Amino acid sequence: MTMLSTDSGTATARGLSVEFQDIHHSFIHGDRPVRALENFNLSIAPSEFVSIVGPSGCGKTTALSMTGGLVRPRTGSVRLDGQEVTASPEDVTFLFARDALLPWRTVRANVELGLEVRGMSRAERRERSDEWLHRVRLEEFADSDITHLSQGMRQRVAIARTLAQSPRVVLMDEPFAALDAQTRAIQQEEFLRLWEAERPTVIFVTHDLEEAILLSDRVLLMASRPGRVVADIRIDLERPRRQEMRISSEQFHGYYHQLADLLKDAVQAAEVERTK
Ligand SMILES: Nc1ncnc2c1ncn2[C@@H]1O[C@H](COP(=O)(O)OP(=O)(O)OP(=O)(O)O)[C@@H](O)[C@H]1O
Repeated sequence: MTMLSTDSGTATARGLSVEFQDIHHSFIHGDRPVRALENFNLSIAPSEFVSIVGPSGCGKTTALSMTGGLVRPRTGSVRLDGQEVTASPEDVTFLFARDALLPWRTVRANVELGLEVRGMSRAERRERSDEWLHRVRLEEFADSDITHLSQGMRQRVAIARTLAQSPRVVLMDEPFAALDAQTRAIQQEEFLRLWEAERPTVIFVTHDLEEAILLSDRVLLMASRPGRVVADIRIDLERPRRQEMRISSEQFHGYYHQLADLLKDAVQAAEVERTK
């Protein structure tokens, strides 16, 4: 496939476009259907960083899982660069809150896992893992046991494992939720720096509005039952983004208040719906 150039022209952007078209999806819960997504339409441009926020149960993870081919929509389609997703696409990787590292493997062997699954040669794997361990500042720990690392270091291993596969779409489900506030802030900035170097398309699910604003080009707000997009807000803060923007940027505060009001409405509506 052709490589795409970035807006800034500073890096090779490798992201694919993601298109959700007329998706309706329900799960059977007990003996009745739960409408997880209804009339769900969304276009994400190549190399865009898009966050999805919304009340619990509104369908964020379902949308993410469909992009990774883990859930097949009952009607409608998800397309990556125009190609319908029917199985787990090679170009797509996941990153979750729980890092899902294998405790019996060393740090390096965890970073190489996805490359091994793809059949990359030992020498190439080694080269790639050296590079990524360096990029996440863990080269000294290459031969360490996973169990000896802090939670923040473990998540850096997971990030290296994810990005070492040169994904063109990265699907992230609350990836920093298990970290303490300080480590989380550091990792947000570090992840942005790594993302800016290669610019895969990112779909990022979070409950944290500030995190969504700080990282994203767009923040989508979903409402529940049925799960649908109710707001799509473009975040025009300059890049590179810095943590100080949370405090110093009036524009940041504006986005925050706008989204917080909308989210409050969506959460209240979800609660009313749940008590029906
Ligand atoms: N495998 C499943 N079987 C039955 N119902 C499911 C299944 N997966 C999701 N659901 C239901 O579909 C709806 C959407 O779930 P989903 O996990 O996508 O929401 P979410 O927005 O990611 O929630 P949270 O923020 O709590 O993680 C919820 O009502 C959930 O209970």
